[in-house]
Amino acid sequence: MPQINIFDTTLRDGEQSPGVNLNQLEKLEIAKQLERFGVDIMEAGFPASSQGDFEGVRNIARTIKNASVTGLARATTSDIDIAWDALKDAAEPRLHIFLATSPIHMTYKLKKTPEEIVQIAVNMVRYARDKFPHVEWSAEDASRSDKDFLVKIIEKVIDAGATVINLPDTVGYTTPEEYGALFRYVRENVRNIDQVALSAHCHDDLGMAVANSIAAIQNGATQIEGTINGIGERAGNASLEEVAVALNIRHDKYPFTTNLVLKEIKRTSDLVSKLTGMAVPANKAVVGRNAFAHESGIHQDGVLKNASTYEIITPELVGIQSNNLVLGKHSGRHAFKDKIEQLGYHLSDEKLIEAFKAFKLLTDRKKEVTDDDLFTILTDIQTDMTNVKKYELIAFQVHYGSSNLPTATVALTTPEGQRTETACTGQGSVEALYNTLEALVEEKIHLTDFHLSSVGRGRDALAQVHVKMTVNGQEVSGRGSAQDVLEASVKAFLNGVNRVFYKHHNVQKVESAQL
Ligand SMILES: CC(=O)SCCNC(=O)CCNC(=O)[C@H](O)C(C)(C)COP(=O)(O)OP(=O)(O)OC[C@H]1O[C@@H](n2cnc3c(N)ncnc32)[C@H](O)[C@@H]1OP(=O)(O)O
Ligand SMILES: CC(C)C(=O)C(=O)O
Ligand SMILES: [Mg+2]
Repeated sequence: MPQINIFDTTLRDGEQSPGVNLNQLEKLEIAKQLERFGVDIMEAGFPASSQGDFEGVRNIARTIKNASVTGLARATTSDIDIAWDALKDAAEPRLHIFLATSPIHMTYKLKKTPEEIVQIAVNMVRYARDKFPHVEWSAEDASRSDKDFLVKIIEKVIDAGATVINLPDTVGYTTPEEYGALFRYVRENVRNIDQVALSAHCHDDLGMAVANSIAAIQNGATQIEGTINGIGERAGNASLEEVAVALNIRHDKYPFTTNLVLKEIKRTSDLVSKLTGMAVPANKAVVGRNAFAHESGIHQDGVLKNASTYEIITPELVGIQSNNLVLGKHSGRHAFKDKIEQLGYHLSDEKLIEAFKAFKLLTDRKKEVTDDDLFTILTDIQTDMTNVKKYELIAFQVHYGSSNLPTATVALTTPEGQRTETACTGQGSVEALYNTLEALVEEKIHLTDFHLSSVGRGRDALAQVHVKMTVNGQEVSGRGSAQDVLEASVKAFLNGVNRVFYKHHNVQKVESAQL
């Protein structure tokens, strides 16, 4: 069966989702999980767009060995040079250059004639091929471009050395029939198309990103681009887990394989959701909480008699275990280490001790510790901003009663190591806490979003809080989990504030390394 290459852009297009702001530790955790998931190529960022993106891409390029790592660049020599600096240490460095080809984009955004666009594309691909063994060229807004212009520019770009041609539906405008026809047209009319991989990149503005990706595969695409949970610019990108499972379940209609390890889907989806703060809707295909739940009597009756009556995908296929009860109060270090390795985590000795302590604390407070709980503890520890001077919580207390004004007292250590404490009131417990925290930290904070969810089910489930805020004018997100809702709220607030110190710490590290 022909193989489809999977190009994941969760860390680039996915990170373009409004409000998503991953730090380097979080990007690296996602990259390692994408490697376990088996993606062929991962787009780690847009190195020229910021120092943080540059660092993130470089870290990932130096760490990931079993996937090709790529970064995005505009069609300029400076973007390409910066991308090369970030990617040159990768096991298989790859560049992704984009340049728009639609009349709308060429005229209004780029202010260039079609002839100038051809010349720039050719020159930049040639320039990039002097450095990179693999260069993907994307005709941005291909689905609204003139087909014959596309044929002309693609032929020249391939002659200039492009190894992959991508035809994005940048604004999610196309339909499966149209997009399929575009791929067929390019396959049939571009003289040298067989020398390159042909890629599809779909957005979900009209809810057709996955259907369009499949139509592209049926008409000659050999690579699909998308993101985990379908996150991305505006309505998002094609959801890779949906494409992968559709190909698997309907292999009768779509006889194609991928290198994806389907049982890593749930874990990858959970990680991306937790670290980005973008909750997966309960009814989302493949990974939503209700995707395998059977509610109505007739369905339940059918499933009990034979699961295939109403279940076309098994939970096990995508890595959802029906009984994920794990270790308990009396489990020891060896069993714990064994379990977390099964979950795919490889912790340093120091982090292992920290994780074991957190696990033991949890077993004192929670009857049953599940894989979901362990995943939460381990992800928090792996992405903890250690070695950075930051605010640390010493203790807090909240007085709440339905007829009293809620009051919170908080004690913190400042980044300079001083103890500070105060008390404030608010309309509710969380507001009282956040007013107190705002009074304690020197930074100017403006909270813009607060989201509370539970990890798994049950009255003793862990609480998870995601916040969005500006800290001295910089937009950041924060997250915290704990068994108590208020503790998780405090952790999320401090996690958001401390991101600014983490960013500053990394910029200083880069500057001193460059001296
Ligand atoms: C479809 C996509 O997803 S494209 C990727 C989108 N991702 C991003 O934009 C990442 C975040 N972006 C950024 O941080 C910033 O926009 C930067 C750092 C990349 C550029 O910032 P600035 O230099 O301030 O430029 P700004 O964003 O205002 O404008 C973009 C410029 O790039 C030009 N440009 C856009 N696409 C391309 C391209 N493919 N090749 C060359 N130039 C391009 C625009 O025409 C504009 O140029 P102009 O200033 O001559 O008019
Ligand atoms: C950079 C390109 C490939 C893109 O994201 C798009 O066109 O949607
Ligand atoms: Mg895109």
